[in-house]
Amino acid sequence: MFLKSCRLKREEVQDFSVYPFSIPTIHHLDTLSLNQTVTFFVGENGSGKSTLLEAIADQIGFHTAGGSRQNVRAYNVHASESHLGDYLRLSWMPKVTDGFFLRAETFYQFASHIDEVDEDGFKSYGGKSLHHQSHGESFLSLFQHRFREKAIYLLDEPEAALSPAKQLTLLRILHDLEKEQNVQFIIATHSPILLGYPNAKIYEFDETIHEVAYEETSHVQISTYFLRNREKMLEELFKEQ
Ligand SMILES: Nc1ncnc2c1ncn2[C@@H]1O[C@H](COP(=O)(O)OP(=O)(O)OP(=O)(O)O)[C@@H](O)[C@H]1O
Repeated sequence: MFLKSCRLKREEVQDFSVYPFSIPTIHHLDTLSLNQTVTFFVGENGSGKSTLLEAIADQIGFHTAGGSRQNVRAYNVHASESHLGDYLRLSWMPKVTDGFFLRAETFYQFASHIDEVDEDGFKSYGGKSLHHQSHGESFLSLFQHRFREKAIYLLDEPEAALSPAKQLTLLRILHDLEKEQNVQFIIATHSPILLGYPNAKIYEFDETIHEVAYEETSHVQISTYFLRNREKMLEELFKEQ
């Protein structure tokens, strides 16, 4: 792995009551250790996972709407401003600049940009325009053909387009890339399947950001309970007040 930690330069923050410092997890953030090849960010909607991932992407130099360093300023989707990025310090050993920031919500615009600039028959994307592949196929093409070693990948909800079977395929891709010990992933996810990747560090975002075991995540607990007790859970959920 390459990125060892990220630290919020708290001493430079003027006002913790304004966004993004007002988000509880960011408010309490100090130094986050990233000492595993695969790190997951998990937590409720709105808990700050994308905000932090985007800020890290910004500091690495990736387009904050998604892409790599080559795509910075190269395509014209509105890149969200990462106010937080300016307040993060990343510690590297060694520093890498290759990689990719996958953002499900702006992937369509990224695909259009690749259509415009492609010169090698979409070699890095399975030989076909990303627009001529289904949403899930285009994600997998990117993972299978563009992801390489000596790089850092930030993935924001990669499961958004993937069937459970294809999420398993992604686990296999992570495993194959990890074998060389020369790659790093930070992944924000809601998927109990992806979270199951072995030896990953899982950070849960609630009031603070803290490490949890796989079985302790509410994502795994709720999914497991639902699958085992579907009728009982639905009955409880739909009960008249
Ligand atoms: N530009 C903005 N101005 C003010 N608040 C914002 C802005 N963008 C996001 N927020 C708020 O910041 C909080 C964190 O959002 P973020 O997208 O990081 O959450 P998340 O954990 O990634 O959620 P999800 O799991 O739904 O993707 C949310 O409460 C959101 O409403």
